[in-house]
Amino acid sequence: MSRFIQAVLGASIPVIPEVKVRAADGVSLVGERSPVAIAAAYKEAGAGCLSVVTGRWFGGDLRLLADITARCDLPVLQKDFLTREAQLDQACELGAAAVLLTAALLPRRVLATLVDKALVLGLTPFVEVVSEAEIAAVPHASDCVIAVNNKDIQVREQGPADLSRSERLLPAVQATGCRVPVSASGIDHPAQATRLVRAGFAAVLVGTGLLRSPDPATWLSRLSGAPR
Ligand SMILES: O=P(O)(O)OC[C@@H](O)[C@@H](O)c1c[nH]c2ccccc12
Repeated sequence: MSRFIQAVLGASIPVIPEVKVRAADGVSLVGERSPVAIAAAYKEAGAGCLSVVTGRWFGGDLRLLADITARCDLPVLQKDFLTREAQLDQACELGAAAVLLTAALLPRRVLATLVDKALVLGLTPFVEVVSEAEIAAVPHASDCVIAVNNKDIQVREQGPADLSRSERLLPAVQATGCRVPVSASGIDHPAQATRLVRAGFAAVLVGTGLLRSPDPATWLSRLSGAPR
């Protein structure tokens, strides 16, 4: 089992917290805080791994990834719209443990090539999906994280989240043999996260909800008892 999958399944809290500099609408999510300090606080609160957004829409870049992997020893998922094999080599060099592959952006053959390449490099493919057809196109599903995105990337994540999409698609994700179904985006309250974990998700990926919370450690602790 990969280091990233082990970290998700073994963490004391079923949350992958995300460091994202700003929301898709341009509003800062980190304010005066240092992203490295935010990552350290998530570790302290029990996170087993992290997501780091390097996409420019969200104020990120590769330096942010390098800074966090150099100063925090949790396995890190690089979130960006990766489309080329060279970007996976770069993710590896910068210390990522997993890479986002967005099914909606990648023709089936390209997705298969990138999943293969990631696995060869020892990176865990974190494949984001929004439909049953996309789930069916994920190769080597048992070695991947499959994440249902509750928002739509076509509108740059600016539309409302539909958490019922996660619940509706979970059986199809489980049927692939994937051991790590994740629900991502638009999870703003611990009660929503608990509900998704109770429904059968191995973890939820939370960016904005935690970054905007005045007390992220308490947000996370309200979930630590959620049975998986
Ligand atoms: O901030 P939220 O609503 O909790 O969402 C986190 C994450 O899912 C979102 O940032 C995201 C989903 N897909 C992406 C692709 C690239 C960058 C970022 C993302």
